[in-house]
Amino acid sequence: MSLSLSQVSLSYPDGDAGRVHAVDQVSLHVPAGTVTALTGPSGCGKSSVLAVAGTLIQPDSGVVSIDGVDVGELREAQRAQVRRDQIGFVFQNDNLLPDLTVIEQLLLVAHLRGQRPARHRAEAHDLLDRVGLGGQADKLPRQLSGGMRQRVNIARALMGPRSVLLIDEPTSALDQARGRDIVELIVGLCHERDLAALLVTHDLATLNVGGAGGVDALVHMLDGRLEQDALVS
Ligand SMILES: Nc1ncnc2c1ncn2[C@@H]1O[C@H](COP(=O)(O)OP(=O)(O)OP(=O)(O)O)[C@@H](O)[C@H]1O
Repeated sequence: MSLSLSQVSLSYPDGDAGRVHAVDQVSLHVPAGTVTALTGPSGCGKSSVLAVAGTLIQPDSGVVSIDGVDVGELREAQRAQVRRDQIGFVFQNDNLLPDLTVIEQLLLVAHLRGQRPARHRAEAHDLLDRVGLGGQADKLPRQLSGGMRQRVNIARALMGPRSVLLIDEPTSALDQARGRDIVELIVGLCHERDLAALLVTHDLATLNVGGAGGVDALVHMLDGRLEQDALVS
């Protein structure tokens, strides 16, 4: 259970004839049960790496492997299944549905997978307990603070068996103490559940690299390239 990118490149059309090379020969290995943080200046390609790792965009070249499977070799329907069943996404904005309660936000994931939500109620409650929202299951998003909404977002991303977690700027709307708590929560969950996680952030102060509750590895990106290949042992 791991996430690997090998020599991945991605460009976008740019004007009449040009292309912008957003990701340039990036190789990155994130073993199960570890969190790698990816940082770098705005526009260096971090979100593009996440989009490729999440099979949302096909790279121009290179290989993306999830649990050892080269997802570029799969048909689109199979890739959609990998996205739905194996990858959890946490974005900067929580994207919670305003009229659903906290528990319903989580159960919706089971429903979208064609499963019976009632069967997943215990799992959803366990996850809410784990993210510190045990008493909030029947609240609506507008009744929660920003930090609590981000915790719902994280719990929702972990519904069902997951092997990869992709996280984009999870702390940008939070103060530093709450941001650190959120990173510590993500790291704890990934260690416990053997998830391979890639976390994009500008917020170095929240990462506590290699420390207790901190991320396991940190890689820096500049102009589409990693400053060194991120191979975490
Ligand atoms: N859909 C797109 N079409 C054209 N160019 C794009 C597209 N998405 C991103 N880019 C360009 O690709 C490069 C990398 O963008 P990307 O969003 O991946 O960087 P980033 O490091 O995540 O930036 P930020 O921290 O501001 O979110 C930038 O030059 C950006 O303008």
